[in-house]
Amino acid sequence: MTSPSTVLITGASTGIGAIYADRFARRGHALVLVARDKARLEALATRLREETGAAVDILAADLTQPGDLAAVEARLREDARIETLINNAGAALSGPFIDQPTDDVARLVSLNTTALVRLASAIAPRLAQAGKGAIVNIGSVVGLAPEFGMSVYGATKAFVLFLSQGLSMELAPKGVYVQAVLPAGTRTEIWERAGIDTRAMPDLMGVEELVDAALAGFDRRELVTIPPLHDAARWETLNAARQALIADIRQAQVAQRYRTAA
Ligand SMILES: NC(=O)C1=CN([C@@H]2O[C@H](COP(=O)(O)OP(=O)(O)OC[C@H]3O[C@@H](n4cnc5c(N)ncnc54)[C@H](OP(=O)(O)O)[C@@H]3O)[C@@H](O)[C@H]2O)C=CC1
Ligand SMILES: N[C@@H](C=O)C(=O)O
Repeated sequence: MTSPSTVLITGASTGIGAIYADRFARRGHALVLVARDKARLEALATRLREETGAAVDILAADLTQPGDLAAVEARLREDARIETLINNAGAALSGPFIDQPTDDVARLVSLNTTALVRLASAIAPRLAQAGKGAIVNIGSVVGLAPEFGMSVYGATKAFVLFLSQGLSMELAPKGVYVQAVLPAGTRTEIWERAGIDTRAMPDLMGVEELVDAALAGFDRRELVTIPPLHDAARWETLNAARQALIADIRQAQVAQRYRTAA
């Protein structure tokens, strides 16, 4: 009997990533946990080893630092036991764009998009070669709607969704499953870290409920999993409208509404 594959989870020291670690450990997987806070990673690893018997390795890394990111990429390229990547690490940025320091904007983009795509790029060729494996990218419903007023954060999450859809088209035929998970407001530290007061917000989803729902989509091999969306037809309608728009693009002809010449 083959030993269970290993799951590498970024942003595993708390929040959504820590629950993913708990759930995959209880499913019998070995884990590699990645985040900056080594003490929290070690505490989680110790608990999971004791509670589940899982083999848990930790890899402290700041994914906005090239050297640290390269170390995680190397682990993904070289450790053939890793068959699932949970691309979860991320942060939010509050306030209006003109008030956000440029360095903060760049750091958020670096974590939420550059690190995520580099890690996917590191593991995807090996998974495609093996003809199996999974890449789970954690997006957000905020990436669907500028109306949330989080332009940069939402743009990074739109990137995550688009990347996941594109990678799924490329990798599913090679046996590699790609999932985009789009939570809405979920009760984690992200809010406090971003300086957002949740007391005035509508109730948030519990983080365990979120991850268990995301795993229900994972088990069904769903491409886009939106745990807070109660009418799945809404997503199907949006997708169909997007595809219809593309079908209506006739790139060689200027649309009548833009024709200025008599
Ligand atoms: N909570 C919510 O409402 C929603 C969250 N999401 C997404 O879910 C994902 C997880 O967020 P959530 O659990 O809520 O947030 P948390 O802030 O609770 O956890 C974020 C995790 O990412 C890690 N992390 C943060 N910065 C870095 C970094 N520079 N390098 C490495 N790891 C880092 C943190 O660990 P450490 O500090 O130890 O490095 C922590 O483990 C994110 O991508 C987020 O955008 C999407 C929709 C809704
Ligand atoms: N992380 C939340 C916003 O800050 C979200 O994606 O809903």
